[in-house]
Amino acid sequence: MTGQAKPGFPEMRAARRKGLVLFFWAFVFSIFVNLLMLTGPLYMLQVYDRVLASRSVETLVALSVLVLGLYALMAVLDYARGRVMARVGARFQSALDGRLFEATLYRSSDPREHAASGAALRDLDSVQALFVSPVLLALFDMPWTPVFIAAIFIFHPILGWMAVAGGLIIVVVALLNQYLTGYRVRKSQAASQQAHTFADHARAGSEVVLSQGLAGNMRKRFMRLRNIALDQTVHSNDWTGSFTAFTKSFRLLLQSAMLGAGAYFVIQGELTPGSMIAGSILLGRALAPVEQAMGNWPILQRARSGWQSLGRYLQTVPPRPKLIELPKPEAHLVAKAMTVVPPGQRKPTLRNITFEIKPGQALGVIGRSGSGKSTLARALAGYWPLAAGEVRLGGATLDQYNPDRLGQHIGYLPQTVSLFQGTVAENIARMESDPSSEAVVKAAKQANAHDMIMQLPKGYDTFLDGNENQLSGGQRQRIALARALYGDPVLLILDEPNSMLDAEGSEALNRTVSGFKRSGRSVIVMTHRPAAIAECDLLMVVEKGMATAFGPRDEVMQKTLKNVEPVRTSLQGKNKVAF
Ligand SMILES: Nc1ncnc2c1ncn2[C@@H]1O[C@H](COP(=O)(O)OP(=O)(O)OP(=O)(O)O)[C@@H](O)[C@H]1O
Repeated sequence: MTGQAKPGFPEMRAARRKGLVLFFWAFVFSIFVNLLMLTGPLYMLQVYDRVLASRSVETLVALSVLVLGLYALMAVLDYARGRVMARVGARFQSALDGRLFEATLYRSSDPREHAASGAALRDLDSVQALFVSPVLLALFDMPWTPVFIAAIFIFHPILGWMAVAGGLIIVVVALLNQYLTGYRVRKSQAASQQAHTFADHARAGSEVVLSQGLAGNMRKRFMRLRNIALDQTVHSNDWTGSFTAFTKSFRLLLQSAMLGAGAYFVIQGELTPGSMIAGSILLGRALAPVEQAMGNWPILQRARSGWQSLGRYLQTVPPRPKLIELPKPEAHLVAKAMTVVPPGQRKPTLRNITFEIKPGQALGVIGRSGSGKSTLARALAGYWPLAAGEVRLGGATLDQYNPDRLGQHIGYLPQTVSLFQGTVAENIARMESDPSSEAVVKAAKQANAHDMIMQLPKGYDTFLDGNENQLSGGQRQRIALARALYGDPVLLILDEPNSMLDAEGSEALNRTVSGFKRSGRSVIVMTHRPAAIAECDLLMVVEKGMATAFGPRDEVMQKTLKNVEPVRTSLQGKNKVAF
């Protein structure tokens, strides 16, 4: 985590500071690498002006051995600074990885945010990629460009001015490149992001895509998005490629021009041959970082736009504050004037709901499709925030609990079950990596899932690969129920818990609910099926997001149901009628 830094850019800067010491060393190594760059020109100078003049083989050998050593040292330092920068990048990324993952999780409660979350993870990668790319090292080398040019001035002012003019032309070309390609890179990124999201959705819905003949149309739509991205990438690469080719040839031309001009000054007696060659090499060294930075410009652009959007993204999801650990609460739930607006929406889908459940009680919530039952379940489980009102469990409001701890106190079985990559045991144990076998089996037995799990190829150690078709709907629902029961929660929220269960599973569920009540804990069941409320003492009827009745189950049924008699008989477990 990134300490106390404010969300967004400050915490990203704090993450960057984690690599500051390493950054410093990379800078120091760069100073020596650049000083050692002078080895070549100085060698030339000595060979041409001293060795050739004196015809001394000993001097040549001594100089050559020295140069060999200096080049070896330069190679080691250059390698070292590359390694150091890779670690700067790794520190930056690992400082933000966990925080960003958590932020994407919190934002994913609004389905429209899925694409933004995927993009944020890629943005972090693109910033990290900058650290390992040669661009930053080239930027470290750039301050030496004027030093090398100054050295050329010492040889001859006209050669110096030639270098300055050449350098300026290369810089102007680099800026032009940035101006012409920046917009295309951004457009290509946005289109490729859209294509990724589209492909994710298509894969998730592959059952429908493949069985209902959508594949061809989906493919066309995907290709359209990809082609926009490709088009922009090809265009920006064309621009960058042409600028890179121009810069490279221009630099070679400039070096030859320097040599030509140098030869002229040698003839005029204003320059030694050694200085002529050394000047040309120095020019190459001076302009190499500019050329390298330009060749890798798209990396810098992606990192820059990644940094901006990542900062804005993190700003919207501040890190969760550290909260005092509250003790395990009593199973006493009080909801006062609860109003819930789904994330990303404006209109409440649940309004002014007030009720109370005491330890040992079970509440059934019934209502038509779309009346707000699942909304109530999500808000009570702490997944969707309240827009108004409050919910207290054991005297404390839900947001006073640390979210992970609250999850341990509340067992929640959502209507749509999600299981994750891991073993059945890990899934039941809420993805703990070394769960207690005893607790896992206990939860599975309570959920009437134990025997079913023993039938799986490797029992509790069967690996679920995230493929929804690996288990049947009923098997998934039972494993998810075991997960809800894991760790002895005090409150159980079950949204349509027997929608996939057979009669036997449904009866077992009622036994679980009754055992829960006996141990002084409470249960809330959202359902369409009378069998699911057989153990409920209280009943709430929800219509268009409002509670139209609440009280003892039989009283409420008597008052509100038209088909009260058939419902009463189906309470015994036969799913004959719906409410
Ligand atoms: N993620 C969401 N974003 C926006 N609106 C939503 C979202 N989920 C549900 N709604 C809306 O909230 C209202 C209540 O939906 P909810 O799922 O709570 O009903 P329900 O009673 O559980 O229905 P069902 O019995 O069909 O499961 C509906 O009008 C629905 O369109």
